[in-house]
Amino acid sequence: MISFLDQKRMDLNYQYRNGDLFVLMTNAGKGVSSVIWDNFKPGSSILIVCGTGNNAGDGIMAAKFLQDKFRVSVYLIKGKSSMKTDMARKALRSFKGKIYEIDEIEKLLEDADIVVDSLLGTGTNGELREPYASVIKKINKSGKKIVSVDIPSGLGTGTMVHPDITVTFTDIKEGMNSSNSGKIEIVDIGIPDNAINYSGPGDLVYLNPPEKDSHKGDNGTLAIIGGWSFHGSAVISSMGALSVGTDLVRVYTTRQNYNIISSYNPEIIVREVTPDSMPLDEIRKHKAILIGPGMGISSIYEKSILSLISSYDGEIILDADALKMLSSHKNSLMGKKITVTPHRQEFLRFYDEDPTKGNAEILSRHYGFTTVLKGSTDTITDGVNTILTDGGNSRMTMGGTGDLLAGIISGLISKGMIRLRACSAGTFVNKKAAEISFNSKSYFFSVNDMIEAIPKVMKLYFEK
Ligand SMILES: NC(=O)C1=CN([C@@H]2O[C@H](COP(=O)(O)OP(=O)(O)OC[C@H]3O[C@@H](n4cnc5c(N)ncnc54)[C@H](O)[C@@H]3O)[C@@H](O)[C@H]2O)[C@@H](O)CC1
Ligand SMILES: [K+]
Repeated sequence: MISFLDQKRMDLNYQYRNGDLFVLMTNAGKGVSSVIWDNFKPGSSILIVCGTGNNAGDGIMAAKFLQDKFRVSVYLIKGKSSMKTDMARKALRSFKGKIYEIDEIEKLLEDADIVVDSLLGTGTNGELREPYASVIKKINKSGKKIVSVDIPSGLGTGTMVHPDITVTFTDIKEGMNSSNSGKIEIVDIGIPDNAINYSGPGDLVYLNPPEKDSHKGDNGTLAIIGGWSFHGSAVISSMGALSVGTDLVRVYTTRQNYNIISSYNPEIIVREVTPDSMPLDEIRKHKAILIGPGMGISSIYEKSILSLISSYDGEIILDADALKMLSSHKNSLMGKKITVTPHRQEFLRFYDEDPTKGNAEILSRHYGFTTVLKGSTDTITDGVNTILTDGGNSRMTMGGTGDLLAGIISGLISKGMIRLRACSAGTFVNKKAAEISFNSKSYFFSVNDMIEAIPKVMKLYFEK
């Protein structure tokens, strides 16, 4: 089952790695045409009813492949000039048959034996606007055989096409069943592994932009427990979280490092704690808690961290020293919402197994954690789904890049992204920031350069 957002992710990641979607659109068109060949008499008259996006493009490509054996016409609900995507325009340019625009739908429906519904696909957004709703009602009333492309148009809204057959691509889409979609034919359009199992810009589709009337704190609140031994790590994690748009970041640190962290950046709120007496009520109000950056290890810390975790129901991210400290407490963390971000040695110490993809999957499934095993390729897994993040460069071995990643991921989780998605998007953004920094400073860029690059990466790839 694929959601509309999953499909958008795949499209964007496919384009990022493989170029435009025309090959997939061509395969989609072929898939639709072969289902029609299998189900209907040659010579029948087919009307392809198209919207303005790539769903329309799929329908137009199907029209091309159907022309040999059927009488085919294409109807464009908003006309040629309203085609919204390059791929749909390219499909239209390649079609050399009859095209009708805007007004003539009743007559065309009367003359057709089969209607192909390529009005709206997974790009559908909100309740249907005109003329879509009226045209869909006319199609349903026509009494003709209806074949929907990818999804019945209007699925999930108040008005939808009621097809005899739906030809859907890759996998069934969320909300489809045989009572609303007719017979469902799944067609493999050849989406490669790199668009499904690797992260990319598409992983940011799961991040919502701030609502217009949202208030301070609605877009992420993060508590960072750390900087007790190394102030810099807590600062870098804070900057990672702030640079992906987290509303509030509070660092809970010791008296000794309070002033240093406070003076670094006025956007970081700093609270002074003693490790054995933390203001648990205040800390628990945050949507997520990142524990570990620059924290240090001691048995005094261990007790207070365990009591914080056991009394908190929100999202917890464990990095660095927290992983070392809690390796013998994994069973007591089960049932909590835990993300762990170890590098190879930390993985070995925390899970007591070799740092491999297979072990990350097995152990994440066993404990119910989401794991980011960091490396030249990061492995992100919740034990059910696994995503790999490649890219970046070897300058990322410098100190601080892990703190930065933990901050980015924690920020995204605190903003409401689900763990696996926050981790795949976060690892992509972190590596991309390193690539941009490398382009300007070669092997001599710093973590500060990456911090500066993160908002640029977010702006470049965040599509809403
Ligand atoms: N990865 C894949 O599986 C592929 C998917 N493709 C097709 O691409 C489709 C998605 O294409 P797009 O993202 O271009 O989107 P759609 O083709 O679903 O249409 C989006 C357009 O419809 C309009 N629209 C959206 N919501 C509306 C509403 N409520 N009322 C009126 N108009 C509305 C908007 O103007 C928008 O431009 C898929 O369903 C599939 O058919 C293929 O072309 C290629 C590969
Ligand atoms: K459709």
